[in-house]
Amino acid sequence: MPQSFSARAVDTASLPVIDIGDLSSDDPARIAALAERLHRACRDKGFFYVVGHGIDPALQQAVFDHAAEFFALPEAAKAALDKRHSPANRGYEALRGQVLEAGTPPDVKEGFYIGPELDDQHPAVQAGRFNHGANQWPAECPEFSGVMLRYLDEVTGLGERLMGLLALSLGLPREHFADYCREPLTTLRLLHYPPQPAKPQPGEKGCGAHTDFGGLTLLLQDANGGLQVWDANSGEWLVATPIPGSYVVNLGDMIARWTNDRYRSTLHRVVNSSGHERYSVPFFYSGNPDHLVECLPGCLAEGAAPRYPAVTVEEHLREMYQRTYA
Ligand SMILES: O=C(O)CCC(=O)C(=O)O
Ligand SMILES: [Fe+2]
Repeated sequence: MPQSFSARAVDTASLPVIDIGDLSSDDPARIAALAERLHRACRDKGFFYVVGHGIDPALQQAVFDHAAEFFALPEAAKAALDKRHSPANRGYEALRGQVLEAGTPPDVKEGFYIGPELDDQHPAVQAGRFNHGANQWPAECPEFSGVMLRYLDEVTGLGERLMGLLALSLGLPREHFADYCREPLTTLRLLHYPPQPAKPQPGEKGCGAHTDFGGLTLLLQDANGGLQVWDANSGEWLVATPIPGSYVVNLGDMIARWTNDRYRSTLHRVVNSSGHERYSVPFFYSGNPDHLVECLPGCLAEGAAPRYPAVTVEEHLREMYQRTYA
């Protein structure tokens, strides 16, 4: 993959904009048309915008505002919430704390991880299950936890609706992923990208090229842009131009495993060449930790063997976290 930072600006038609308003329609033909649109987007780049999702723009804005307020706290206040203090991987991730692209310098971003709030008595916490536990909240920002948990709830619902549509797009019943969607592992990640360094180290950028680990990713990005998507057909990086209020949705590695790469998990990266502070909020819908991810019915050609062994959601996530936070 070329290490230059250039990317081709494209009109948004190359990453389709899918209005999912029809998901609540009781007309089967409209739902089928939507499933067909999703199928085409997933077979193509596995990256698309979703609008008509019903999430309140004021809540999206509140998430950005509170994220900016948090990242503006003194370094010591943020360091006190370092995610290394949390057995559930919650809290602050320092600038240059992750290497998403092996062999390049650490990512020029800082982050904050949030998940469903579970107290110490919860059986999954007692059992030490991956990513289950309490959040670490900044005492300096009193409204922060309420806003983030409300938003987490909303995007979790959207993730589940999209999994239903994904099942339809694969010719499966809408409920096919019901077990996967039961008590799902979910992660909300607030990200702050300083402007791209004037003299970057070779390969240094906001976020190294990677595929996402989980099921679906629903990304809210601000107006600065910087997200780039790898287009294997043209061998170029495409710019995912911000569309206010929309989600950039992409398929994670689990969907590639389920579909035997019929639907791909696509490389993406961030180069914040806007000259401004950039904020983004990816939400990762990773699913039930015990769910076994294996090749789906209908995704294997006659006589072919699955490319990936079956793996549980928890096993897969543990391995991917280890790889990028080593
Ligand atoms: O900030 C972005 O636009 C993308 C972030 C991302 O790809 C990730 O956190 O996995
Ligand atoms: Fe990503």
